[in-house]
Amino acid sequence: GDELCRSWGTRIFKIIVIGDSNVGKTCLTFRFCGGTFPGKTEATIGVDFREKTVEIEGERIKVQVWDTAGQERFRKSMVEHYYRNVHAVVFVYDVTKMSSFTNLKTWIEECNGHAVPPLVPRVLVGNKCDLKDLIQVPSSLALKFADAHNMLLFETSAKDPQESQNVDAIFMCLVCRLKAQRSLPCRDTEGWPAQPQPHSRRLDEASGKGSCPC
Ligand SMILES: Nc1nc2c(ncn2[C@@H]2O[C@H](COP(=O)(O)OP(=O)(O)OP(=O)(O)O)[C@@H](O)[C@H]2O)c(=O)[nH]1
Ligand SMILES: [Mg+2]
Repeated sequence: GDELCRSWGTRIFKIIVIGDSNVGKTCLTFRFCGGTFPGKTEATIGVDFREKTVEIEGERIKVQVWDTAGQERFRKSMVEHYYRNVHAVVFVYDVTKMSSFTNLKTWIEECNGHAVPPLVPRVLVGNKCDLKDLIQVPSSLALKFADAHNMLLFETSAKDPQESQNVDAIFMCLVCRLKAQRSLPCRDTEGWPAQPQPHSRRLDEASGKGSCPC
């Protein structure tokens, strides 16, 4: 809350995870925040919050991950909350399901419809790469789409433990970009001035890929 924010000065980055139902959003956020693959998941209703505190260049940052519902009936009352004050957006599709890839267009439209500022970074994630024999979405197609929408592409698996570093990289890449991009004030502290950030870089430097370790 507000008090903790002030006393620790920990910045909070709000990252939302968006995409069709069943693509693995809950599993990916579990993998990043808890380090494991959940044995069993239910369809997400509304939103589940997970968080992880990371340290980058000596600064502690709280990454607040919003695991959203893919099913329309479980998300409609929540959509406004998803996009409010969002710092970064992760779009997920399932590499074994072409419709989850073609539907990305709709998810991007929804995001654009909520006036998410252009400076808010977006990444594309193809999940379930462990199911090698079932792949329907070729990397070349996904890459083309990502390029056209100015997003980085990650192809990974929430299930395969050997891919866990790649899952971490999705979020860490965003955190690095956000950290470099601007001095974000505490999300829920209105009027609290941004603290001077000794490591923060200028905007023009941050926009280059060079500021991102991945
Ligand atoms: N093989 C494989 N299965 C996965 C992977 N990630 C998720 N799954 C499975 O896919 C199913 C759906 O995963 P969820 O994470 O619940 O999907 P979701 O996107 O959160 O779905 P909604 O909450 O309905 O929007 C579950 O049966 C998972 O076990 C993966 O990387 N590989
Ligand atoms: Mg879910």
